[in-house]
Amino acid sequence: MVPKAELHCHIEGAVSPALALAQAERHGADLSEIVVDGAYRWTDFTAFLNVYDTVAALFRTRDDYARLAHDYLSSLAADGCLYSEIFISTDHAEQTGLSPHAYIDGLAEAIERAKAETGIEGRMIATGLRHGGPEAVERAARFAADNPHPLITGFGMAGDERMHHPKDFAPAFDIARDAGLRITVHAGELAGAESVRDALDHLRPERIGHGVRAIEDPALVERLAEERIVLEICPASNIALGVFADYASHPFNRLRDAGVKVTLNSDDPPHFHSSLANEYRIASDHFGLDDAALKGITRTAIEAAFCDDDTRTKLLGKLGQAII
Ligand SMILES: Nc1ncnc2[nH]cnc12
Ligand SMILES: [Zn+2]
Repeated sequence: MVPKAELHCHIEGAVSPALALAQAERHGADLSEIVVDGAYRWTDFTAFLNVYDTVAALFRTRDDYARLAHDYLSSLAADGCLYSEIFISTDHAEQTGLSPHAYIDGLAEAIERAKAETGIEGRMIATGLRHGGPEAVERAARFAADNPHPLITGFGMAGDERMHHPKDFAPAFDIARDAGLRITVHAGELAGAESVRDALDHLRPERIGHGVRAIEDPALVERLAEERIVLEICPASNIALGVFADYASHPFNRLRDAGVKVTLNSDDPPHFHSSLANEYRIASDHFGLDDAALKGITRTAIEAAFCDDDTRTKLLGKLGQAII
């Protein structure tokens, strides 16, 4: 089994339809419009975000999140994943009345328990929601800055990229960066190359969530390679959300061949009928990567991980020892 690593999965997006239904039953909620024949149903990105928020609203306690994250990390470890970063959203916790401290505590307990049981290392990336606007993202950044946690090592922004301009969020990212958090931001998914360029100029990330539409501008692709920006690519998500029509037109190989650092990630796996193992399979079946190349993708992810250098050295050692 090729060892794997993941830098981009939203914990609220990792809820399986079966778990969503179980939570709905506990809380007397009706999901018949959004879970159909055991699968999530949505039509476009806006509808996807609505389903995502509806499901997140069913997670209301520290233990709900501890169970969710433990299940997710255990399943990753069973698929040969050595390292996982999960995007977390204190906004989603607070919308259900859960204190952000209890939310983080539950997630941290899950990360520690999964590590003790399987060896998988986990970290959290505090995330603001772009469609919530600059003030909400700044609040999320300030919370992360004022409440340092050893397992929260990064700050990022997800949500609807078609709203607001990256420069509106520069103060939030400055707060996070000044607090020592490492920076990633979603860009180049729902919007094109200009959105990636503006995110680089105004938010100064080390990594970009998706970034795939950078392919629309060859000069930008060159810049990504030169500046060694790492792309958190989520192939199944991109196809499910219609960013590209099919894997044949997905730019994974064009970006990689241009020298851009690329990684493989599942984003919101059950929404896209995927998993990290499935993303590696897609890279093998559709992008032609052999096991050595897939191992190289894992190495890129570990090198770009928002973890301390001792952990990185340990992970690279494990990767190096793996026989594939
Ligand atoms: N693919 C995605 N793009 C932007 N925000 C998200 N939040 C969860 N999944 C997302
Ligand atoms: Zn994402």
